Amino acid sequence: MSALSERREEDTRTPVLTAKNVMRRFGGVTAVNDVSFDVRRGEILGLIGPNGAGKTTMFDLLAGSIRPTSGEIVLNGVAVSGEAAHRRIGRGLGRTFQIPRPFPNLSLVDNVMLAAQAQAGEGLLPNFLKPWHVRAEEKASHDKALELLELVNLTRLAHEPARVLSGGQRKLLELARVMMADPAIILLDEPAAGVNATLLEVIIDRIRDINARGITFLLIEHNIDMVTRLCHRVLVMASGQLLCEGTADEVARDPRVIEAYLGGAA
Ligand SMILES: Nc1ncnc2c1ncn2[C@@H]1O[C@H](COP(=O)(O)OP(=O)(O)OP(=O)(O)O)[C@@H](O)[C@H]1O
Repeated sequence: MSALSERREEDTRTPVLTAKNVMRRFGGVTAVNDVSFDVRRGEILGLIGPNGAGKTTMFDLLAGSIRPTSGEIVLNGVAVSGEAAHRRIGRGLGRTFQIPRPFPNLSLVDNVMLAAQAQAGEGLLPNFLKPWHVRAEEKASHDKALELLELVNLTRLAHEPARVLSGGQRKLLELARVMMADPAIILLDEPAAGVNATLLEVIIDRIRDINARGITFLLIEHNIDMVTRLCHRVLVMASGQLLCEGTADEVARDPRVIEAYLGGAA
C-alpha cells in the first residue's frame, strides 16, 4: 500500500468528532458529566435522552458556543476545545438550530448566500481592492446557493422572502445554509420538531441524500420514529451522563433507558 493510500485509509478511520471526558458545570449544576464518544466518519449518529439530559449543552460544547469546564473536543484530529465557533465552521463543522431564524425579508437564495459570507468572515477591504474577483465569487456563490436550494427541494421558492416558509421549510433552508461551508459533519438540533408529516418525509430523504454524499450527521431528536429510520447508531444521555449506545432498537429495549424516560416523566 502506498503512503498516500495508507494516509487516506487512516483519514477515513479517524473519527470526525470526539468528546473526551467532557464536563460542563453551570454554577452548581453539572449539565454534562464526564461524557466521551466518537462520531465515526460517514455515519448518522443520534443523541437522545429525556428533557434536561444535557443534549443541547453537549451540542453547544461541540460547536464551540460554550467551553467545557474540563475535557477535550477533537474535530478532524485537532483539539478545538478553546476555539471559537466560527473557527470550527472553518474546520468542517456545521450546526443547525432547533428554531431556525432566517432573515425574513430576504429571499431564500440571499439567505443561503449570506450564510457563506458570515462563515468566511468577509471584510470590506478585499472587496474594495479586487471588485472583479468579488463579482466572480458572488456569481459562484449564487450558483452554489441555487444548487443547494434544489438539493433541499426549495427551488420553487428560491426568490421568495423567507417569511413565507413553514416551520419545516425553514429547517430545509437551514440545511442549505449550513451546506454552503462544505461541512464534514452537521449537528442537527431536533430536525423533526414542529414539522408536518409530509415535510418530515422530505427532511428524512434529504438528510439521507446528503449523508450519501459523505457528510456525517449527529442529531438530537425526540421523534423516535425518525431516529429509528435514520440513525446508524444512537447515544443516550440522562442526567448529564452517557447512559448507553447501540442501534435504535437496542437502546429502546435497554432497561436503563426505559427507567431514565419513566423517571423523567414521573
Ligand atoms: N446556561 C445555563 N445555566 C444554568 N443551567 C443550565 C444552562 N444550560 C443548561 N442548564 C441546565 O443543564 C441541564 C441540561 O440542560 P440541556 O438543555 O443541555 O438538556 P437537554 O437534554 O437539551 O434538554 P431538552 O431535551 O429539554 O432540550 C439542565 O438541568 C439545565 O437546566
